[in-house]
Amino acid sequence: MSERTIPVADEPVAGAMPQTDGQRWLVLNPTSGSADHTERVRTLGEERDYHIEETTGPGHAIDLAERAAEAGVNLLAVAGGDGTLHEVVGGLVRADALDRTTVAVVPTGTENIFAQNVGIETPEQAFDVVETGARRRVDLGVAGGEPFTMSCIAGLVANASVSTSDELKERFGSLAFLVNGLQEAASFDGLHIDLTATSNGEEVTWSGDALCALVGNSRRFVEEGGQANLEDGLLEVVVIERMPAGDIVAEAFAQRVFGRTGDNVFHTQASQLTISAFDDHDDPIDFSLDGEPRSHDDLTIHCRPRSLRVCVGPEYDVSPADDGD
Ligand SMILES: Nc1ncnc2c1ncn2[C@@H]1O[C@H](COP(=O)(O)OP(=O)(O)OP(=O)(O)O)[C@@H](O)[C@H]1O
Repeated sequence: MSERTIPVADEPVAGAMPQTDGQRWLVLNPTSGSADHTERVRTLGEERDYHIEETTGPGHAIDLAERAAEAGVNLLAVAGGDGTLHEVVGGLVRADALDRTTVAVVPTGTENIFAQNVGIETPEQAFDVVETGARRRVDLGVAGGEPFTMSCIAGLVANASVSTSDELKERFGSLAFLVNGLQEAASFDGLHIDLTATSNGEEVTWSGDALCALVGNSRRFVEEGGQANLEDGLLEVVVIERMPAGDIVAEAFAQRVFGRTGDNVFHTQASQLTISAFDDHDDPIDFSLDGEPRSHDDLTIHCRPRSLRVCVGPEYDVSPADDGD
């Protein structure tokens, strides 16, 4: 395998780094998305001299990422969706190899939210960007010791699908998934939670009955939603108070039309937070970590600032919400 020094387009912007890749590995989930990408992605990898490992089942990408780290790999491509990326990052953390590994996200999943957030649209572009694109260090969330790239969600949407029809997204913006979950809301008992967050050095708290608590690393949930600032060391934290179904639509509509956070929506940015079940008799809280189900009584979540090295596409914008558009 050849040693290549990679041009870094945005040196010396904070977060970029020159690096020698050494051997490149590709972890490929053949079942992600519509599962018709394997040949195409294999060819892209083989043409560029990648060592290719296919996953054989859930959790396998964790082991493969650990093996890659043990083999001294500095450039690890991952073909799959957000779930496969989640596993690969977990493996790198387990191997204590985050600092010496750059991850190239090859979008072949259903939603590929993290890939979109770092400006990668297609598998071909993902491989091209490894050769010629920029590399950044972006924030990583950690929930109960487990890293996440995209989001950690408790409550209603942890049970319902986070994906939503285009029409609902068009009408209600980032709260569309709640409108989508209304049928479930009727039977949903609510989340009885205490949330304590450290925001700007101050402690802020929220206690009560919530529909959901949303913690985004790469995702925002209020106003137009979309991508969060991935290099500010902060997590987006939103709690949506339990409210009657009609009010959820009204709230979502207010956000869409007025671009504001309403009375039923708590929003802050935090470097760390704790979410606990209200009293000891409550059932554990169901969470969705990058789409993977987890259950915890208490969960401490923090941001590991700029600790994940990733190849980014030309459209990557550190903080699109601050651009004024
Ligand atoms: N060979 C395999 N067979 C079955 N499941 C697998 C295999 N390899 C990985 N998996 C599992 O597939 C799950 C889904 O993968 P992933 O999230 O990457 O794709 P997706 O759901 O299509 O995309 P997205 O999460 O972006 O919507 C992961 O939880 C992973 O554990």
